[in-house]
Amino acid sequence: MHPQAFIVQMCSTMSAEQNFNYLQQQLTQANLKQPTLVCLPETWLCFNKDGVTTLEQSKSNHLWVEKLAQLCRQFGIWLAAGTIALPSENTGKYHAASLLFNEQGEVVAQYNKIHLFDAQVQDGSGGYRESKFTQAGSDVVVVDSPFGRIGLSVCYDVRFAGLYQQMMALGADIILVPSAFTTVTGEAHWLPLLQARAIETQCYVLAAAQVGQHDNGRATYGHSVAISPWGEVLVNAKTELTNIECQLDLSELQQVRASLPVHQHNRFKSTFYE
Ligand SMILES: O=C(O)CNC(=O)[C@H](CS)NC(=O)CCC(=O)C(=O)O
Repeated sequence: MHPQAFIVQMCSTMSAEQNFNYLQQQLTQANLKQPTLVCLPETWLCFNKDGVTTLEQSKSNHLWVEKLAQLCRQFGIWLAAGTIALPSENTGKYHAASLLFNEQGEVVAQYNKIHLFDAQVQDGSGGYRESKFTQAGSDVVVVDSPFGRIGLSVCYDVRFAGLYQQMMALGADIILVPSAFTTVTGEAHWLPLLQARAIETQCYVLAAAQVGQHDNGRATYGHSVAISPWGEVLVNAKTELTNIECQLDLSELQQVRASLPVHQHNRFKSTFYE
């Protein structure tokens, strides 16, 4: 048995309690085998209307982090907890923080979303200005796990190939892209971007997404996917409120890399190390 990924597609509400309970329910029903890497979407814990509320909540979200640690121990899972708002030191803002927990409930990595979505998308939203309350992260984060080496990213990051080239240079095997994509940009760009990242880096790409009409007034694209290092969409949750699973086979990764050695052929590689 290969290790597996369990990707939870969610339609998060403005209630953290409700969203946490939903997650707990999904894990209880799933009867997961070990080792499993559970992946959650961006803003899964609380999908608010305004940044002021999120900023206020960020001050006490460490309490949810403790509850998540408990879940990891209870179910024996690794958990890539999408994003949670956590305080940013001395900036008056919060980080869109992506935490990775091991099965002991220890936080083994924190990645803070680097690229912020300040964009005028014609989706009736009136536009997005994520940087108003979110402090951009600055560090690329890659961490070892029983599943392979995991590179962390979030949503809008997927448009910036340079980030993934850095992960590749740092030896990533699995790339995570928890998201809350808009429906308009999702239809046009979501799958091609994710597939391109998988093909270029020859990594598994696991993207847990928000889906549907949310009580904060937003609509999101869904289509959580697992993509192979060959770029094949292995499983796609489309617009269902459902979970998807896939096996993570590192020998597949080696085979793709041996047959098409772009890692060795990359003449820009040194740029990313220096
Ligand atoms: O603000 C929140 O509460 C949660 N965060 C999000 O929904 C973020 C920032 S607004 N969404 C994206 O990055 C969408 C990117 C996207 O759709 C694209 O790149 O096309």
